[in-house]
Amino acid sequence: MAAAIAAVTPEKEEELVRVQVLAESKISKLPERYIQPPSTRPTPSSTSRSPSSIPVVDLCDPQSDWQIDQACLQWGAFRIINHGVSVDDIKNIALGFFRDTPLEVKMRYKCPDVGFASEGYGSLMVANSEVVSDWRDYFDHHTLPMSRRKVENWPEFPSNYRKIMAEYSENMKKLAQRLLSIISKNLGLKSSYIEEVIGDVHQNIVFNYYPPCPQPDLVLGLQAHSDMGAVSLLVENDVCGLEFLKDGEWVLAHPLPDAITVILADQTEILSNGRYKSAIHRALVNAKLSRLSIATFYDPPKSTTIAPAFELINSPNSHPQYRGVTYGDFVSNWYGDGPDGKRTLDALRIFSK
Ligand SMILES: O=C(O)CCC(=O)C(=O)O
Ligand SMILES: [Fe+2]
Repeated sequence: MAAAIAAVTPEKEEELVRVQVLAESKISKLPERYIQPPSTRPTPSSTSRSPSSIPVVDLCDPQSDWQIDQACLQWGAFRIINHGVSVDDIKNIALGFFRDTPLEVKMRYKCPDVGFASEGYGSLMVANSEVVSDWRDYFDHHTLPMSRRKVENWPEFPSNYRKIMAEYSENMKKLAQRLLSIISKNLGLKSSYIEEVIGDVHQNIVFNYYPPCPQPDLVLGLQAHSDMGAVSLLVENDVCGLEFLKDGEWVLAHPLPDAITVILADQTEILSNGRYKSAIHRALVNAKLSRLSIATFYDPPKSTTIAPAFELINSPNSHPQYRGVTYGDFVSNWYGDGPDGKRTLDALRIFSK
């Protein structure tokens, strides 16, 4: 590993460097490309806030559907407990990949530094040199539909890595569908509405690894964004870092062991005709501890067109608030210049006169 670190200094090769390698090289001053402008740096209030108020919903509670509606209205995000999915194995293989696997083995799974959402081990969310880089490495797995799944692109150690991924993919698909059915009903739609519109789900499972950073106040682990698809389900280790933008303020969501964070994404905002808003969130990093999160995205195929549900715009008082969009176009636009708030979604808004 040390040899790789020594080879990292020239400008061109720095493009390819993984953040973990930089962190382990014990640099005291960060390369310019990671430094956020003052307006987007972590704010002191966000790091000193007392325990989060992001709603926690117990899925065994008879009131849980109503609580989910309230959370979707007020936050666009919530945590669920008693969800029935075991998250220990997936956290272990994710940590094992970043922490215990030699760099040269990790680099066998390296994804291209250009293009977007390609499968494998990478660092850049947006391959646009104007966008400040995140202090994050990731491993993106293309898990569904089965036609996209190429298990040979996934690590083979430990020997049950691929089996754990496959089981987790199935469990998270079912959990997302259960939540989307509650969300559909809460919107006054038939319970299968969102699942049917999305169709053949494109599921990606991304391990996010945020190594310790010598100047955590200057960087973001993941820049502010809303997720693009229908819904995202997030699992974390016990290191703080996830923040949500609520009423103009960043609110830190303290990790809750075994809970899963549900984040409404942009296509649900469009389908709901803006009744529910996708949640803007970001990740902070830590001076001493590594943070891990595992994001499971429930997205439509690129060819699917998403528009406000007809039932929600079919009355004299309810006009469509968004133009319809082909998901593939939405994704290309999003990756072009980076998230920049909700730039891509905002471009679809219809302003009534
Ligand atoms: O690491 C986190 O807490 C956030 C991850 C996230 O937002 C994402 O992967 O889209
Ligand atoms: Fe996200």
